[in-house]
Amino acid sequence: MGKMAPMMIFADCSSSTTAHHLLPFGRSCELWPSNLIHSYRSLSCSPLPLPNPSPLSLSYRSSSSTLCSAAMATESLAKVIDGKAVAKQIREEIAAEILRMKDAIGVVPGLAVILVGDRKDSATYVRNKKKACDSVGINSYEVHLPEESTEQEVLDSISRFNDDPSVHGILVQLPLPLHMNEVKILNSVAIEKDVDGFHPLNIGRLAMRGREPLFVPCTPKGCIELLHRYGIEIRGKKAVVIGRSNIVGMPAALLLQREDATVTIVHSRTMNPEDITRQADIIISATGKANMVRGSWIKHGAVVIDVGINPVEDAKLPRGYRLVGDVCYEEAMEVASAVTPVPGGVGPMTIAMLLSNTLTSAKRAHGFR
Ligand SMILES: NC(=O)C1=CN([C@@H]2O[C@H](COP(=O)(O)OP(=O)(O)OC[C@H]3O[C@@H](n4cnc5c(N)ncnc54)[C@H](OP(=O)(O)O)[C@@H]3O)[C@@H](O)[C@H]2O)C=CC1
Ligand SMILES: Nc1nc(=O)c2c([nH]1)NC[C@@H]1CN(c3ccc(C(=O)N[C@@H](CCC(=O)O)C(=O)O)cc3)C=[N+]21
Repeated sequence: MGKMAPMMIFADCSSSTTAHHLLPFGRSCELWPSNLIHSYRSLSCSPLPLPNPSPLSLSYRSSSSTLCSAAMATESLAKVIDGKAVAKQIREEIAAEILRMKDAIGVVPGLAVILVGDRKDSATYVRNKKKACDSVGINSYEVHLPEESTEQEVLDSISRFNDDPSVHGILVQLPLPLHMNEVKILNSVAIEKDVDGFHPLNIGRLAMRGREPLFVPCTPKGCIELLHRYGIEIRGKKAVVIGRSNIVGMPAALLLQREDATVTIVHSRTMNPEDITRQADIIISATGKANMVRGSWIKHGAVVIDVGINPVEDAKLPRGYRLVGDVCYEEAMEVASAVTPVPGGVGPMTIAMLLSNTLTSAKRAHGFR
């Protein structure tokens, strides 16, 4: 996160006449501070997801917005891919495995999280990770360092966790303060504890045929897991990944390729992104641009995985904003065959995959199968 091309896009997909500058995330600010919340008219095109009564069933969902004219014309056709429900099921599977390991060898997995600074969004993510660890029986350890800490202090914390046998996974919450060298810090995490999958050795192995990374980055892994659990075939399909960041877009493209999709990557310098995206059977979008992907970008029947988490202004809510994805949800529901909502799609899967990687790491460390 953090980079952004200077551009105008529409925070509201129901109208192209209300353009707003979308601002990048700040580095040391309140989340979501008012200057970072994209203006969003009350004519919202993205209703909150409805609860899905049957965890892994493919639910049909009709548009609840009466204001999005495109959505009013026809009943929504797409299935909602319920990441929240799938993540819950995965947590239950992980909890059972952790009990089995504890009973057999007396080992409980441990996850260490290092948080530097006072970004509210980071603090929320870290809190959610701790809650998720508690829910499955993973021991969690947290180090919270002040914004003005030195790089060496972060490296020292990592080093302590590298040497601690009760810690099987280490996560350095990103973004780090600007004065720190992210590359150096991420490289210092022991590869066998790199549950984020961000170490260059893990990424390198992910990119190479015939090599296996010890860990796959959680968000892309969660996207693929959703496709698998919904029985969506990847092999031979045309996939377009929008975004090429180290933590989402690039590893998502590598994973899709490993799954035998034919992959195209769209980024901020791509010409005609709309035409390229419209070729895709599977779209994974991770740009951080609210509602950028319109219905017209999506081929009829395509599957849409929306990774974006973008705060937009919503005066009706007490906190003054809500979260939307990169994809205009209601328009996507009209043309796609399946769509992930935001929130409740990829986000909960990211955390479930972190727990899964931590369990894998503990099993590997103790030779437990
Ligand atoms: N659900 C989850 O679990 C997670 C969600 N996220 C969310 O996913 C989004 C992306 O995060 P992250 O990958 O870290 O973001 P980055 O800012 O690191 O990367 C964004 C990518 O999108 C590309 N991009 C930006 N604008 C456009 C555009 N107009 N057209 C095409 N491509 C564009 C950029 O291209 P270029 O390379 O040319 O600059 C870049 O590759 C954010 O909303 C973030 O909050 C992130 C992590 C986990
Ligand atoms: N080292 C590191 N690893 C990460 O994996 C990492 C990171 N740093 N920095 C920030 C991004 C972002 N990220 C999210 C995780 C969960 C949700 C999530 O659970 N979202 C909920 C909504 C949460 C809410 O309502 O605020 C949802 O989409 O339903 C979102 C985003 C992990 N990241």
